[in-house]
Amino acid sequence: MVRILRLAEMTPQDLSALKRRAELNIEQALSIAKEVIDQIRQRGDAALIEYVRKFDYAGAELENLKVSEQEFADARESIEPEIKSALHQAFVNIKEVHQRQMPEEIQLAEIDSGIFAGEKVTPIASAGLYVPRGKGAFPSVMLMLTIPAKVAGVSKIIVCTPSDKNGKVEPASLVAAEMAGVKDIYRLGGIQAIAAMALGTGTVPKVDKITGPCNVYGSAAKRILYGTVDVGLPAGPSESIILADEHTDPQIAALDLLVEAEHGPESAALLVTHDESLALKAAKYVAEYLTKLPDWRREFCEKGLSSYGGILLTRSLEESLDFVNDYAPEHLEVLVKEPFSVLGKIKNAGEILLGPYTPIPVSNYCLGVNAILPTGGFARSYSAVSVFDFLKRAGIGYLTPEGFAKLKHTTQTLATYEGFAAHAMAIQEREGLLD
Ligand SMILES: NC(=O)c1ccc[n+]([C@@H]2O[C@H](COP(=O)([O-])OP(=O)(O)OC[C@H]3O[C@@H](n4cnc5c(N)ncnc54)[C@H](O)[C@@H]3O)[C@@H](O)[C@H]2O)c1
Ligand SMILES: N[C@H](CO)Cc1c[nH]c[nH+]1
Ligand SMILES: [Zn+2]
Repeated sequence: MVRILRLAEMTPQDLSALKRRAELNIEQALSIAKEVIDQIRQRGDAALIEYVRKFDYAGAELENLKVSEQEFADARESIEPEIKSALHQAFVNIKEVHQRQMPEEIQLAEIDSGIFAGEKVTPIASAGLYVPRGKGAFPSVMLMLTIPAKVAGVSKIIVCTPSDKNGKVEPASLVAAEMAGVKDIYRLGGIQAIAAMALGTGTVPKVDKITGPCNVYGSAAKRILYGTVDVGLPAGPSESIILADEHTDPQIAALDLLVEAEHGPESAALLVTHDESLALKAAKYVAEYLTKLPDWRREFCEKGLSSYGGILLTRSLEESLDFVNDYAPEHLEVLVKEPFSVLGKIKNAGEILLGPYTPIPVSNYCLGVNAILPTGGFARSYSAVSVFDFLKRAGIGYLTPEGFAKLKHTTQTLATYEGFAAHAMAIQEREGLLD
């Protein structure tokens, strides 16, 4: 039976454990990550291949870390047409959404006569994308990362994704990468993948930015390498809140609670409602639906729901909304009667899916919005992966003689006040030079 937690009766310690989820339990992974990163930093490829053999594929060789043209061809051959067309529909929607995100390359406005200010948007030169593969295949993640990077115009895009124990890279992920126009794929996973892309080795190029979801090992590596390279948003174990009221169908609430719970034992999936009758009915259906899952997925759900998730009973919709904003879930599904009426009150969530026809799996795959989202409470300040992850903005300015005349006194005054004599002099002396 899925646990039902009453918010009003929880101790501050229980509440804080619930909000912490699994993301912060990375002490042991941090010490492994430190060793692997140090070794790859010192010995490059020689250490890299040792760790690939140790953690992923015993037969790995440096020469075949990069996926070959033949493997792409084999993947194309082996994938069922139905999978290809599903990937294609997802590709089209995701591309459409991300193309609409693209800002103008140059925005320059005359904010006062003779004073032009704005910004210039430029893609980053290189990006290293991480597509996980431990507890599932993730061609959808391949699309969610490669498409925004491509649309943004990144010229050097590489992908790391772990192989299986026989060295095989997941074929649908290769087809997805090819669809997006990305061919530089390395069969590398976990810490060693993140370290290789951050530091560069003879075989794997160093990139300007790494992004992509991963388990606790990859997350530990990113934490250590923060400062060496831009490691993107914190995207760890999947998590969700299903927000429900007395009008929600308990079967739909139960089904959707299990969606993100099945990702792994660290996943945090919560059904938050103020309606006790709904909570009890949903709990009954959760037990029923759990029996329909394969054993390993059921075990993930049971573990996560009893440690990081479950059903949370509040005293009102307002209290539920306060909890949602405090928790800042990765995925939020709003199943209350009037979902648009609460939209304005939701401040912190990686994505907000409205109504019973917009379940999380559709957005995970093909709605078009990006499903790579901040976890661990970071939806408070981070956003979903988008083209903006791969773009940077430089301020641009231009002054006419009139504009300069308007600003010179203010500039000199502030420069003098701050004690920057050269700053003030560059303005003062310029006057005689510019006629
Ligand atoms: N936030 C998001 O947007 C989002 C999206 C998709 C998936 N996810 C999450 O990403 C995670 C993916 O994790 P995963 O495990 O499926 O794939 P993964 O690719 O992150 O992990 C596999 C790698 O872990 C490493 N590893 C495993 N055991 C190890 C050990 N004992 N020591 C050192 N390294 C070890 C291996 O090198 C392997 O390559 C899941 O938690 C999932 O919920 C998040
Ligand atoms: N729920 C994941 C993001 O947390 C995305 C995904 C891909 N496939 C299945 N789910
Ligand atoms: Zn999912």
